[in-house]
Amino acid sequence: MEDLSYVKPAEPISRFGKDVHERGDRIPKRFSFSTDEKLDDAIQVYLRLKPDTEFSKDGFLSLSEEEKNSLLLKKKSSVSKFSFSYIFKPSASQEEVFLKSTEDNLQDFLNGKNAFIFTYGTSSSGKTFTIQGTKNNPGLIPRIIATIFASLENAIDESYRYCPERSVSVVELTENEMFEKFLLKEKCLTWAKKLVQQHLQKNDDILSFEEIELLYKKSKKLVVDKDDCVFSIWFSFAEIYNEKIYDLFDMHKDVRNPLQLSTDLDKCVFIKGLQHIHVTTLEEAYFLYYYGCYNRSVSFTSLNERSSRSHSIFTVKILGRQKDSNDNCFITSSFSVCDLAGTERFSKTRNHGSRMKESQSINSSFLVLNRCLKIIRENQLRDFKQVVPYRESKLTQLMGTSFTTRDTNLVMIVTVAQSQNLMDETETSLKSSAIATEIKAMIETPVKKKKKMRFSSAFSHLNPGRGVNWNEIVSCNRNIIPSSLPMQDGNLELLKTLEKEKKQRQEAETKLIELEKAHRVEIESLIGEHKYLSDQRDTESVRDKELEASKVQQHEQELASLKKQHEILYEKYMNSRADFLSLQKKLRLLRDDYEQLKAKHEGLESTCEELEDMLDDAKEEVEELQKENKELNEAIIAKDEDLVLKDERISVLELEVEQLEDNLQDNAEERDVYDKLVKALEDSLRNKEDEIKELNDKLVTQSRSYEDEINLLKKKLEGQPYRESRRVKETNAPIIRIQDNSFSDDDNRRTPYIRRSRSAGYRNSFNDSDDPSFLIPVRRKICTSKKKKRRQAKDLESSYYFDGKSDSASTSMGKSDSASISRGQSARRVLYKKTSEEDLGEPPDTLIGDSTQDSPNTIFRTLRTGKKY
Ligand SMILES: Nc1ncnc2c1ncn2[C@@H]1O[C@H](COP(=O)(O)OP(=O)(O)OP(=O)(O)O)[C@@H](O)[C@H]1O
Repeated sequence: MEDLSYVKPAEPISRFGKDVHERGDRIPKRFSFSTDEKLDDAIQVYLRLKPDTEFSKDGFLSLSEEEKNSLLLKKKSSVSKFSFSYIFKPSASQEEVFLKSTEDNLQDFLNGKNAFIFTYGTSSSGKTFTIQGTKNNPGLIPRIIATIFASLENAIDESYRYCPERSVSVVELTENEMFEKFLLKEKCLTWAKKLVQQHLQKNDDILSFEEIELLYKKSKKLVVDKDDCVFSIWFSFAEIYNEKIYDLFDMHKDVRNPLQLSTDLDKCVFIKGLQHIHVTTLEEAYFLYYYGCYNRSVSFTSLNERSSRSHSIFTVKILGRQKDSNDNCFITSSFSVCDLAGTERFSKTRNHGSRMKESQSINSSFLVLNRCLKIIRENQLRDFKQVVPYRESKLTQLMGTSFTTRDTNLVMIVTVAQSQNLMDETETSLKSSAIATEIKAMIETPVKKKKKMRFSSAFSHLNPGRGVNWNEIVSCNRNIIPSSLPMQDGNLELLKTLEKEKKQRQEAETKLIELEKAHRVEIESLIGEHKYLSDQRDTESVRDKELEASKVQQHEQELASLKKQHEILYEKYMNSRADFLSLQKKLRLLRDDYEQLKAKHEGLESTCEELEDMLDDAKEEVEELQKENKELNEAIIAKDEDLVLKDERISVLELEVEQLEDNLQDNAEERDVYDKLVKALEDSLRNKEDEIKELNDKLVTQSRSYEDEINLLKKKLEGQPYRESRRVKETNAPIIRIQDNSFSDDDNRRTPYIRRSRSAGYRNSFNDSDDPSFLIPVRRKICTSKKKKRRQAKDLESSYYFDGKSDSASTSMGKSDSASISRGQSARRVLYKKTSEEDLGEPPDTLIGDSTQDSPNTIFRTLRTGKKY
C-alpha cells in the first residue's frame, strides 16, 4: 500500500450525470488506488463448527487426519472431502474467529481496501452468533467497531460535510442536508438508548455499552499508513427481506418503504436511498448498531428461537482526507458484514404462512448464489464464458460487485452444526463452499488508465513558465550564425549564400522584432485586459462576498426556522413519547399474551402430533377392521346361502311337524278314550278287589272256623285239652318286628312319603329321597298285635320309614321271618311304621309293605285302609 495515491477527479460532470450537475452543489469525485499492489485473488473460505458437533465415530463429520484444514463428510456409501482456508473447531472462541478471519482484512480496510465478509450455513448453525455474538461472546461486528475506533482514535473527522454516496463516491453536503443527517442520527440514538435500557432491564442477551468499551480498550490498534489524514466514519445497515431491500436505520414506521438497487458508472451496484449515518464516538456506534439489529426481521421457527428471516448487510465506510487541506481528495473504503438467513427445508421447519414465504425467498436467493459461484468457477476453467446470473436475486446483485472487483477482500464463513436432522442441508453448504474455494482468481477488470485531464491541459496552455521564450531563441540563433567570415575565392558562392541568408536573417529579425513588438503590444493589451479583469474580479468578489453574506444570513434564518421546527418537532416528540410509553406497555402486555399463546400453541402442536399418531393408529385399526369386516361379509354371504338352504329345510320340516301335530291330535283323542277306558277298568278292578277281599274275609273266617273245628276234632281225637290259637285279626302276612338300635337314631327316622306318579298310578318302588312336594303323607297305621297298646297308641302320631338294610334287620328277626326277607335280597325295600318314643315297646314298629313281595298298589291300599292285604 506504499503507492496509495490521491487522484484528482476526472471529468466530474460526465461521471455523475446531468441530474447531479444541475444541482451545482455537489462535488463529484472518484478515487482509486494504484494497481501495483499484489492482490490475494482467492476467496477466503473458513469453516466454523458449532460446539454441539461431536467428532464421534457415529457422527457424519470428521476432521481429516492426513490433510490440515480438511473435513470429511461420511455418508452411507461415500466419503467426501472439503478443504478450507482454516477450520474453527467447536472450541474456537469468538476472538480467535475475529483474529483469523477479519483482523487482516480490517487492516487493509483502514488503508483503503474494501472487504466483504458473509456467513453461510443452515438455520441455527451459528451465523448470527458469529456475526453479532451474544452478551458474553461478542461477535465480529462489535469487535470490528471497537478495533476501528481504537485504530483511528486521534484521527476521527467530526465534520458532516463530506458524505459517502453510491458505491465509492463522496458528496459535499449542504447545510440543510447536514442538519437532516444530524437529526436522523439523534432520533436513532434516542430510540436506541431507550431500547437498550429496556432490554438490559429485562436481562435480555444483548451486549452492553460497558462490554463494548472493554473490547475497545483491549483492541489492538491497527496501523494506518496515512498519519496525516483524518477519517470520517459512516454506518449503513440494510436488510433483504422477501426480495425487498429495507433501510434498518429508517425510523420506525408501520409501512416500510422498500429501496431499489442501482448501478453507478463503474458498474458497481448500490442501494439507492440507503441512509449513511455519521458516527463520531464509540458510544454512538454502539447504539446505532444496536438500533439496526433491533429493526431486523427475526422470528421463531422450529429450528431456531430467534431465526434471521432476512439477509442483513452492515457497512462501515471511511472517508480519509488530508488534515487541514481544502483539497477535495479522499480515500474511501467500505467494510461490509453480511449475515445471511439460514438455508432450511419446509419439511423440517414446518413453516407456514408468512414464515413459508420467507423460507421460499431465502432459499431462492441461495439457489441463485450457488449458481453464480458455479458459473464464475466454470468461466475460469473454460474459454466460453457464460453470463453470471447476478441479477436474479437482490443478494447476488449486491454481492456481485465484490465478486467482480479486484480491490475487495471476499471472506466466506461457513457454519455447520452436526445434526443428523440437517445432514442434507449441511452437505449443500459444504458443496457451495467447495465451489467458492475453487474460485482462485477474481475476474480481471481492465486497469483504468488515468485520462489526461482537461483542466490540466488548459492550465499548461496558459502557464507562462511553459510558454515560448522568444529572446532565448533569438540569442540562440545569433550564436549559431557568426557575424563575419574571411573573404576567399572558393568562398564567393558561400559568401553569396551567406549574404542571402544574412538578408533573410535580417528580414527574419525585423519580422521577429515586429512580431515581438506586436507580441508586447498584445501582452500589454492582455495585461491591461487582465488588469481590467482583475479589477472586475475584485468588484465581483466584493459582490460575491456580499452575496455570500446575504446567503449566510439566509442560511442562518433557515437554520433558525429549522431550529424552531426542531423545537416544535421535539415537543411533538415528547408528547408522542408519552404515547409511545403507554403503547410500549400495551406492547409488553401483548408480548406476554403472545408468549402465552405461543406456549399454548406449542402445547396444541404436541397434542396435535399425539392426535395424529392416534389417528394413524386408528387408521391402521380401521384398515384391519375393514379387512375383518370384509372376511365376515364373505362368511355372512356364505352363511346366508346356508341359511336359505336351511330355511328351505325348515319349511319342509314345518310341513312335516304340522302333519305330526295333526297325528298327535288324533292320538290325544284316542288317549282320552283309552284313559276313560282305563279308569272304568280300574273302577271295576277295585270293585272286584273289594269283592275278592270280602270273599277272602269270608274265606279266612271260614278257614279259621274250619281250623278250630279241625283242632277241636283233633283234640277230641287225641284226647288233649284244647288251647285256643292266637288270632291275628288285621293281617294275614307275617309281621316282622325289627329291634335294631340304629333305628332309634333320629336321623334314620324318616317320615314316609309315597310318590304319586304324574302319569297314572304309583311308582313301583319306594324312594325316600324324592321331592316332598310330590308326596302324600301316609296315614298312620296301628299295629294290632296287642290290643291295649294299640288303643294307647291310637292317638299318637307315628312315622313311617323305609329300610333296605336287610342284613341288620335279619339279625334280630325270628327264623320264619328271615326266610321271607331273604327272598328280596339287595333290591328289597321295606316300609315300616314308627311309633312315638313313649310308644317304644313291644313291638315298636310295624311293617307296612315289602317291595319284594307287595305291589305298590297293595302297599298304598294298606296305608289308606290300615289293613294289610
Ligand atoms: N459457536 C457457538 N457457540 C455457542 N453457541 C452457539 C454457537 N453457534 C451457535 N450457537 C447458539 O446456537 C443458537 C442458534 O445460533 P444462531 O442464531 O447464530 O443460528 P443462525 O445460523 O443464525 O440461524 P438462522 O439462520 O435461523 O438465523 C443460538 O442460541 C446461539 O447462541
